[in-house]
Amino acid sequence: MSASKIAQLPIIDVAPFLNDNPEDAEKRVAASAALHRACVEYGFFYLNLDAYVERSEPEELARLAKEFFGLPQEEKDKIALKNQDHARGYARLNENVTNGKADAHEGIDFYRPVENPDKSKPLWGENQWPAVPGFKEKYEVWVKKMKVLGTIIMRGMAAGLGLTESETQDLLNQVDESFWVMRVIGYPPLPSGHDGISCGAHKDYGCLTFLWADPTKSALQVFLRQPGAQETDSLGLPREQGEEEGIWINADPIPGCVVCNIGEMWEIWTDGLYKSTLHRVVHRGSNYRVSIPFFFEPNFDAFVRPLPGALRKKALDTAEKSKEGEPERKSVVYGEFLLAKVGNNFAEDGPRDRYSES
Ligand SMILES: O=C(O)CCC(=O)C(=O)O
Ligand SMILES: [Fe+2]
Repeated sequence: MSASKIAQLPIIDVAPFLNDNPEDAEKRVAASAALHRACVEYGFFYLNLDAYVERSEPEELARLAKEFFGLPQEEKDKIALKNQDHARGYARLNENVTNGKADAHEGIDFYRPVENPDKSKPLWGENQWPAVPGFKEKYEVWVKKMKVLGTIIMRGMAAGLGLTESETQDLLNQVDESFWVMRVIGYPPLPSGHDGISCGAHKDYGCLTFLWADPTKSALQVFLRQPGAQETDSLGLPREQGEEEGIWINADPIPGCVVCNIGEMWEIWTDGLYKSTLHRVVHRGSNYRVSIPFFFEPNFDAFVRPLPGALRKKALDTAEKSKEGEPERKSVVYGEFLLAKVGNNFAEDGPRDRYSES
């Protein structure tokens, strides 16, 4: 298979999902089928949000982010992770680690607020907002919109899998109090001699990631599995993808779109029919890049298990009829899975690896 098999990930318009007009029914079916194909083939796609949000909205968020990242270090450290539960707050440049290597970015993490916060418990503290005027208000509007978008896309994916209404409801019940995460990331230009890997190769561990990024090109890269593809890298970077064969492609920002990728929970729900895909950030530009990933995750107490409807679809798609009903993937309680992933960051010092294999 040639490396040029795909020039760009598919673009799926959310417009038909925003209403239930009968005249849009056909478009909804087509968009759901496109979601299914994109999840089977790439685990990554673009969502066109022009019918849902004004382009100026995330641009304003990026402006606010730059205002914060431009503050003196001691100002930024006022909302440091260690003031809270070591998960919510600001991480300095190189504080996060992926694959044992420091990530060349700084960022602020926010999580779903919890009842009865207790910062002595992992993940159970309070969010820390920058003192930049308008920051909290504008980002809270974005969180609300991304949560609604999460449900919309989950519904579309359920349709793409051919789930029954009660199976769809069962799935939606697992995300209706999403333990979401929002990250605001700043990537400074790197000194010469740096390999450019600003965020090492990883899979997202949750459900759906909606990534808005500023127009910087050639930064986000996605690993496409292609058996037989030898050329794994044109930049002379290490083979971060282990033994798999494939190619790294750029997922450059497209105006009006977010990049969406599926996390490991979707691997469980579909028993591996959908695969969460490796990605990384290689920022070699001379500008300060900002990205804002929103992670739409299952409820903290969701019991995530292979969905009967997805097993049906898998058997159909893979002609493995004989295997129907025998899931290969283990079920997890999402909150337990998450704690195992990030719980080791619940320490005063030491590396903060959010994508470690648990
Ligand atoms: O900044 C980006 O483009 C991607 C960030 C990312 O993959 C993550 O935070 O999980
Ligand atoms: Fe990621």
